[in-house]
Amino acid sequence: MLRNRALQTVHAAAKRHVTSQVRNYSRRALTTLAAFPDLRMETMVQTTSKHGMDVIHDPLLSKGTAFSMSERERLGIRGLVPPRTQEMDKQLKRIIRNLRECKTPLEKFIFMNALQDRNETLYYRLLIDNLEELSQIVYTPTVGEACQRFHSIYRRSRGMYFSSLDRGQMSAMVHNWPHDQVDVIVVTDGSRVLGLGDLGANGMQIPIGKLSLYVAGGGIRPTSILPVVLDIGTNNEELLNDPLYLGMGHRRLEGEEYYSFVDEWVHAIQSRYPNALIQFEDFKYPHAYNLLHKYQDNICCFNDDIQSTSAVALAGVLAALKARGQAITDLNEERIICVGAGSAGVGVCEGIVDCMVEQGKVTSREDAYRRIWMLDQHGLLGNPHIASTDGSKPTSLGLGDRTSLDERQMCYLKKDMKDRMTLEEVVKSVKPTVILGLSGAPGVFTEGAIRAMAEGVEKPVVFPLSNPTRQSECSAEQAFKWTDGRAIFASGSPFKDVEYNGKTCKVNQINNVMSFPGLGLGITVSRASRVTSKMFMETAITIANMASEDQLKSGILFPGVSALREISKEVAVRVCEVAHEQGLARAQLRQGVSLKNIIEESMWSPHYVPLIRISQD
Ligand SMILES: O=C([O-])CC(=O)C(=O)O
Ligand SMILES: [Mg+2]
Repeated sequence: MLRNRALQTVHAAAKRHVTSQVRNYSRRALTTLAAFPDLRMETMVQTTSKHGMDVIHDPLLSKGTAFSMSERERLGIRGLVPPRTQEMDKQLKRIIRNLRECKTPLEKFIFMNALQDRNETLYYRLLIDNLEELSQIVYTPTVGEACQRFHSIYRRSRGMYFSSLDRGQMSAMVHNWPHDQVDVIVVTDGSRVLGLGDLGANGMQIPIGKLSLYVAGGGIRPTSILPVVLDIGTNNEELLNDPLYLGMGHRRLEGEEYYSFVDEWVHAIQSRYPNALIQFEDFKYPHAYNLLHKYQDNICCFNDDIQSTSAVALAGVLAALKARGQAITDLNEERIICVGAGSAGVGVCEGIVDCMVEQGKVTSREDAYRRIWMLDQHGLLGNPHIASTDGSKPTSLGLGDRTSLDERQMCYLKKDMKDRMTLEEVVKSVKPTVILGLSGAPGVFTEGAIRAMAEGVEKPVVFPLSNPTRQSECSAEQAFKWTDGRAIFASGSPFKDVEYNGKTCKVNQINNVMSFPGLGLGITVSRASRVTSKMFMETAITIANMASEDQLKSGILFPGVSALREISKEVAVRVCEVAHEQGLARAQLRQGVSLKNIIEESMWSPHYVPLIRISQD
């Protein structure tokens, strides 16, 4: 009886707070709850209308073997789980032991996936406590293999799919998603998954992986994320011919059909979640750019491959200047080669140009473009009217034909150099100080090119940034060997540090994961209405300033993925500040509370909180 009364009071208190799953007790509820010995000291409680097996099988509610006795009673699950209550630390021991028994990264991926489907609290605790190791499983590089094999390893649905069958239905479909509060949506059309090309609907693992890191690294709530695939078809013959493929079995829609499909989705999702941040992910060039330009001034969205990759690559270059003992404001003195003229390549170079312009040491944007030499799969974007001196044919980097350049790529065209020069020729002629790889073409940084570069600069900055690991333009070992251990090295996917001539050469990871969780947190907390290029530039500078002098001296450009929550906090604070400075923030600042405190308080972290059952009405 007393219990029932207490439950009713909690129910009433809980109903007053409609937005969050985890609710603070009201004073009245707290007083009444003194009747529950196990809840007396608690400040948080999670409510649910579910009971019995429905609680055990809901990964957002389930605690597996950790339900307390009184919870078992309250929720009608007594007898439905083994009798001994096992705290989270014991569960973690069991889980880690089982994880270690998985033989391959893909097996680990499937194991982690299954854990996420059973118990998200435990999944995120495990992920956060082992970020360095497990981000390589649920995210890059293993997530790439998981995408390639998605249709064979498929177990249980997560996220939402919008396909060509759904045209005209999307604004109704968005209401099928079970959560009213969504803060971050990651959407892909699977057309350029990492450096692996068109993987169609199999690309779903990418939004899922990115969002896992939003939660683990940025403290976004697991209930407030939404992974989405826009299944517009695929041009991947292997998938089209595979009877087990789960996506639409037609070729990609293009042109007007494509853009109106995406537009219907954007309007539908906005009609239900007008304040959510939308992250466009792994859209191929030029759709990636076209969509960004279409929507960035109208809704709260950004493109991760263009803008976050750019912010982190810029952070890496700026930190490399510091590591060389130069000022970060001397970016204009660098000679930069970028191999890759797709969304990531052009995005990274745009970020560098923006920064040079902002630093004020170039005379114009064109002046900044002159310091960057861009190559696509055929070689240098040069002048086709300059005849080849040796009469030789241009060497292809092996990625098919170059289609005509668009205006963004044209900015980098070098009128005084012959078109399609090979990387090695360009290196010899330009004497670069920085080389960036965003080509998705493994091995494109050849020994000849890197050795030639190392002749002209004491500390060459070598950043092969394509993902996953096997798409990398060169390996860490090659980079250090070919530069006599002098390179400042960063890759998109993780490599191990390299021992060279008795010295440990440090490997950094430049991956957009350093940026997007913090950016998303900052946007969510400030409730910014737009994502701006200033936010990305400030993100880059914040990350570039995170390593200590000692770390920089030893070749470490910024703290690694294990420090992601710390990095995200710093980035989020700066993004919030910029949102307020630019008049885009819709959340009020709280007097007397620092932004850092607000950010810290708002970060979700995985702990079991007491579960209370409320009736549905
Ligand atoms: O997912 C990653 O590791 C980085 C990224 O966005 C990409 O390579 O497309
Ligand atoms: Mg991507």
